[in-house]
Parts: sequence; C-alpha cells; structure tokens
Amino acid sequence: MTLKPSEFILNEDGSIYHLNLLPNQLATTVITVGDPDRVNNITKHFDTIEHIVHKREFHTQTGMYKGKRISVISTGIGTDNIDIVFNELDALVNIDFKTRKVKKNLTSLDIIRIGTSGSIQADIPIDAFLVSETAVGFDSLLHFYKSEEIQDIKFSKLLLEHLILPRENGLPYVVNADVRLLSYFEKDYFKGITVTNCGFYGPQGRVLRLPLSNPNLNDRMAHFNYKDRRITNLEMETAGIYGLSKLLGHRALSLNAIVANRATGEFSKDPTATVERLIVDALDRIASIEAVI
Ligand SMILES: O=P(O)(O)O[C@H]1O[C@H](CO)[C@@H](O)[C@H]1O
Ligand SMILES: O=c1cc[nH]c(=O)[nH]1
Repeated sequence: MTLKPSEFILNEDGSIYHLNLLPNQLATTVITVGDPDRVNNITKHFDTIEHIVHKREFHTQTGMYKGKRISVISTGIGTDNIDIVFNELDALVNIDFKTRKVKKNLTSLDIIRIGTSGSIQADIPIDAFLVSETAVGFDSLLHFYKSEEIQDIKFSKLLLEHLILPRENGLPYVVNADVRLLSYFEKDYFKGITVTNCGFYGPQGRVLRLPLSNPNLNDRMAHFNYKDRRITNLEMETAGIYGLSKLLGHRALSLNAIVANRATGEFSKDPTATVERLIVDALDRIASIEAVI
C-alpha cells in the first residue's frame, strides 16, 4: 500500500514532518530525553557528532560513543509527543521514503529514555536511579491503537478496582519493558512499576491552588501490590514509549533520575547533577549493549 501524503508527511527536503530527519541521520540505538537542552548534556560525552537537527521541541544529534552510533532526541513533555516521535522514528527505518511503502524487512531500534521522575515510596530516595520494569499509562494513548495483546489487562483491572477510580478516568494500560535491555540496568538501579500520567500537577496529585477530585490517589497507588511488586514512581512518557515500541517491534527501556519524593515532600537539591550522573552511568551501559543478529 502506498501511504497518502496526508498520512506519511515529508518536508520539501524529504525529511519526516515533525522530526525533520532523513533516514540516514538516525542510528539504530536511540536515547530519548524530555528536555531539548539535555541532548547536548549527553552528546558532550560523545567522541564525534555527525548530525544536529532541530524542529520545535524535537532536537536530535547523532554521533559515536565508545564505538557505538547513537542518536539522542528530545521528545518534549508528555505522551502526545511520544505518539509523534515514535511513529516518525519507526517511519525513518521501516518506511521507504521513495516508494512510500512499508519495507519488507523491518528494523528494530533499541530505545532508552533518560528522564526525571518523582518517587511515591519513602524508601526510594531523591537522587536515586530507577529502571521501569513495567509502565502503567493513565494517559489513554495506547487505547487508540489495536493493542490488547501487548497489555497486561489483569493488572489494569486489579489496579482500577484498588484505586476506586471513576469511569471518566478511563482504564489504565499496562506494558512491560524489554527484558533484554532491562538486563543491562538491573544491577545497582531500583526497579519498579512506573505510572505515566497526562499532567504534572493534578494528575500526579500536586496541589497548588486547585483541589483534586481524588486526593488519596498517590497513597492508594503506593499501597497497590501486584505479584509482590509495587508502584514506585510517576512521570509523563514511559507507558507511551513502552506501548508504541512493543506495537512497532522496537525494544525500549526507561531510566529515571528520581528528583522528587512525594511521600516525604523532598525535592533534589541539585537535579542537574543527578541527571548528569545517570547520563554518565547509562552511556557506558548502552555502549555495552550487544547487537541482536
Ligand atoms: O525529565 P523529563 O525527561 O522531561 O521527564 C519528566 O519531567 C517532565 C516533567 O517535569 C516530564 O517530561 C516527566 O516525564
Ligand atoms: O515528580 C515528578 C518529577 C519529575 N517528573 C515528573 O513527571 N514528576
């Protein structure tokens, strides 16, 4: 099937619509970050940089780190942006830009998020590193795709019952990390279930001036137990990343620098330094990931 100009959109220079990238500018190992400025904070450690491309909040750099070609791309905040970035990353490797057809032989990307997050467990302290073994999405993105077979529906239903959430909040979706990528990060990192939400304030239980419809939500989440595993942290992209990666045949993992502890009310004194430590640690682990043949 040839994809129509309204569905698969290319810019005048042949690059993909939002990311502004050409297929040869993307590596098969991709690091995603929320903050466009964090891209430089990662690539300043690279040995060489081949490409620097900007459009809107999407800032991409591709280069070499210890013998591995890596692209670093900022997604901005939220799973609405994840929908754009992951569909376009996939198009860059799996759609032929000349024929506008899906390729016969598909490529799987290794995609690692390096982001910040808030812990909801008192014993997961600020400035710790946490790898998301499972992600729970309250943002509803995955429900727009045919996705039942990649979701843990039993988990979703038990969580919904435990939280006593009203119907208007919708059904949370649950997707696991790629186990192979996870194996490179299990040692030394906290491991947990990450909740992805569609906002930073009300949806994560923060109150500045507006009262919440469900003020006990974070506390109830913190006490949910599934197969002896607990919900550990809140952020805004991981569930979308896991869901779309699984559907598109890519491998994904989310790494979190814990900058807030919602149970104790603390915030990191130096979040930039914590993120920098995570970047330095993660880059060496990413460089050691063996290619899947
Ligand atoms: O630090 P990043 O990667 O942006 O991630 C977290 O921080 C942002 C909110 O401050 C959200 O994007 C959340 O997921
Ligand atoms: O509490 C936090 C901290 C960082 N990012 C989030 O989304 N929440």
